[in-house]
Formats: sequence, structure tokens, C-alpha cells
Amino acid sequence: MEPVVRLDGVKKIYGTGASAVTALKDVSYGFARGSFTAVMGQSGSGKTTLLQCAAGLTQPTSGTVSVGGADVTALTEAELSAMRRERVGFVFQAFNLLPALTAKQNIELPLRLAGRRADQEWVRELVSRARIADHMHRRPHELSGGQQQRVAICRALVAGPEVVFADEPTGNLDTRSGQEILSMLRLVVDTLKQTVILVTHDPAAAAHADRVLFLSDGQVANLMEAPTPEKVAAELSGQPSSPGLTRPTS
Ligand SMILES: Nc1ncnc2c1ncn2[C@@H]1O[C@H](COP(=O)(O)OP(=O)(O)OP(=O)(O)O)[C@@H](O)[C@H]1O
Repeated sequence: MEPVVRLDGVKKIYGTGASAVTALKDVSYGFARGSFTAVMGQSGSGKTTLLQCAAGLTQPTSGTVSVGGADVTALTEAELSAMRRERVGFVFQAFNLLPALTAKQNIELPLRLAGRRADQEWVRELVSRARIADHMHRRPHELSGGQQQRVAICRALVAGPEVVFADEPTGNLDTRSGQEILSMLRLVVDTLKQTVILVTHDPAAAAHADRVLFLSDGQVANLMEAPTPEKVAAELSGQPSSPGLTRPTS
């Protein structure tokens, strides 16, 4: 099956001349539709850059990125904005909810910005799965961190995106709230057949994914299927190379 997100020969250099930093050297990888992939690696290995290139938030210096079959690197700025609004969802470490809006208004915001009406049945299903149905009238400061992040996940899903990108979504949460967020991401993959790409430092978080893509120095170093916290921690401590794991062929 055609991957929903595909990176081919992606290179990303920030800055120019003496201050240039190569964040991604040459990354080729396809994220399968309906899969949950964690992206891991040491600090500075290029995880956030990979996610931002894959989501069309930043353009690679060279190489191509496609999302749902559309070549993101060939889109105009206006087309890119539309793609980000309608085809992908984001969940960040900072919840990024608008403080003046209620939870419901925050969830429906991406659709309003796109000039679309929210499907109320879908909104009800999402908030019920996220267990925040009783808090829809509250503003962000009246919600716990975990509840705010669950609102952010509903907002990421409301437009029915092709893929959800999550960058350290549990970074600001205690262990229990973090666990709830990861269970919810797992649920949206298992029941809504969504695709989730999660950047994390935490082996326990990565263990919720179907597979882990390890980056090292701007390149894909390894791919691990059926991760456990122990296997992931062992791989991280042994980076850049570790025997017994499948090297990606794409
Ligand atoms: N906007 C930028 N301008 C210049 N250099 C950048 C920029 N963003 C990232 N970098 C550099 O690119 C490299 C990869 O950064 P990136 O944030 O992708 O790594 P990361 O693996 O997500 O790191 P961390 O785990 O610390 O968040 C780093 O050397 C970083 O300093």
C-alpha cells in the first residue's frame, strides 16, 4: 500500500555559509497509512526537523515529501496553508489552545478557519472518546493539562486529517496524564484507522507505537518493530549502531 507520508532523499540545511547546520542529511522513509510510528534519537538528531518537513511546516533544502499522494515540495505557500489546515493535524508539547475560546470553540476552530461547518456528530464522538464531553463549555485555564491536551487532540482530528503529527505531546504532563494522551493516540489509530507520527524522548511513550524510527545525526539509523520500553532504551543507549535490528530498506 502507498505510504500516506513519504520522504525521498530529504535534506535540510538551516542557515548558510559558516553558520549552516545540516539537520537532515538524506532521509527516505514511507509512513504506512493507519500506522503509529514513534521517531526517536538523541537531542539534535533531527526529529523535529523531520516532523516539520513531513508535515509541510518547513520545506526541505532538497528531496521530496508527499502527503496523501500530494507532493508537498511542489505546492505554493497558499496551497501549503490549505494542506496544513485540511489534511494534517498537529499536537505539540505546548497545547496551543486559544485562551479566550471554550474547549468546543477551540476544537472547531480549524474548520471555521477553513470556512467549513463542524459535523456535530463527529465532534460528539471525538470528545466522548477523549472523555472531555462534560467540559466543552470551559476555557483552557479551567482544564487540567491532560484535559487541555485531549482538547488539542480533538482539534487535530476534527477536520478528518490524513495524518496526525505529535511533537513531544506528553512533555508538559505528569506520568498519568501523559499515559492517557498516549492511550488516546493509540485509540485513534486502532479505531479511527488514523496515522500518527510521534516525536518523543521517552522509551515508554515510544512503546505505544507500532514501530520506532531512530534518527542519528540527521539520518535514519534503525527501525524497530513492536517496541518495548526496554528494547527502545537499549537501542538509544547503544546509538548510533546496534545489532539485531532491522535496517530500513526504503
Ligand atoms: N531554525 C533553526 N535554525 C538553525 N538550526 C536549527 C534550527 N532548527 C534546528 N536546528 C538545528 O538542527 C539540528 C536538528 O534539530 P532538531 O530540532 O530537528 O533536533 P531534535 O532531534 O528534534 O532535537 P531535540 O531532541 O533536542 O528537540 C540541531 O543541530 C539544531 O540545532
